[in-house]
Amino acid sequence: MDIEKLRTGIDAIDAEIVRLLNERCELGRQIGVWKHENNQPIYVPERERILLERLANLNPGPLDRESLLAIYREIMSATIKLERPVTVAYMGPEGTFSHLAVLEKFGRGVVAQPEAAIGDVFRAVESGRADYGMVPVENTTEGVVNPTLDSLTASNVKAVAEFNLPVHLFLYSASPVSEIRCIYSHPQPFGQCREYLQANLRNATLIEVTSTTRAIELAERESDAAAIAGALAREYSELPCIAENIEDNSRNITRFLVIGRQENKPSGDDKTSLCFALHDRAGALYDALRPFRNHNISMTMIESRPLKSGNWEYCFFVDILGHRDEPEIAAACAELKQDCAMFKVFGSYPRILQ
Ligand SMILES: O=C(O)C(=O)C[C@]1(C(=O)O)C=C[C@@H](O)C=C1
Repeated sequence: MDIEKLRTGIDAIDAEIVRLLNERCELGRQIGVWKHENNQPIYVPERERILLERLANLNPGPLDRESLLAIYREIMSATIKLERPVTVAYMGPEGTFSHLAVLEKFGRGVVAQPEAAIGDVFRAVESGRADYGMVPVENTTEGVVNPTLDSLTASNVKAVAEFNLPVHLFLYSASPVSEIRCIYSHPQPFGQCREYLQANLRNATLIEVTSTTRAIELAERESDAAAIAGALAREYSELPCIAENIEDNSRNITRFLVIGRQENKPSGDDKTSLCFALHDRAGALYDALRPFRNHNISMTMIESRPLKSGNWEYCFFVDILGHRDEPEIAAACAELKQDCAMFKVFGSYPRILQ
């Protein structure tokens, strides 16, 4: 085999790829001008979903599907950047899992804007200080993220996309595991590696702080301290990583919602997130869910939260398959709404490409 000849082949293809990427970018730039004139959003989740699905289906290999999708994530990110700088707020500081979710969902072409708390991410989007926000909704180990559910009910922003982030946890410390006396982290990661801590660091004191990035800062100051944080912490700290993937469940996933001010058009494979509160009576929830059954609609999530206003009154959060503009979904929602003390659709958005 002649390696020089193979590399000459790669050089020629790369030149062609760069030429085509620039041609694609020029079309994107023109789309940006059109969007500006017609007051349309830059980020179009339903178009991205249709485009990615088409590419995944026509991919003959040997390029694997995941790599193809990652490459296109960055291509579309660069296109968005050419159309107009887009800002995505997240609960900071830099290096948190929410930051990682922004980078993985939107690529490196957007401006990731750290905010102090989940409520601030909602306010940044509402006020226009950010175009979009990335907020965690639920984790496979720890369940729902209550501040997000509460903010969704109170705010008028829309759910415009969803994203699943596999959460891997790492132990960072200047000391070996046997010498660690105290560990800093956010409550969620602590909950996601209980078994590891019980087995390996039973005597260490666990100290909850506001973010995994803050945990790293504190652990840097004490020689017998450690922090539990995500992979991105490596980019922001000199502390060595002394144990990898310490999460109890290797399929530990956090589901995020992208919030924004736009309403998506159907992509053909969508989800709708909504919430409702019921007047208290026997069988109320059973009756409320009947329209979904009658219209043959699948429910992928149901959660309840106490309403702040009443005693033991609950607000239910539901995700269903389908777009709110589809006749069956619209009909089911209209029927459900009749029985509710409160009813709100957060938005319809494309399902994650499996
Ligand atoms: O089709 C558009 O609306 C574009 O802006 C182009 C493009 C792309 O690169 O393909 C970029 C951003 C959108 O989120 C969707 C698609």
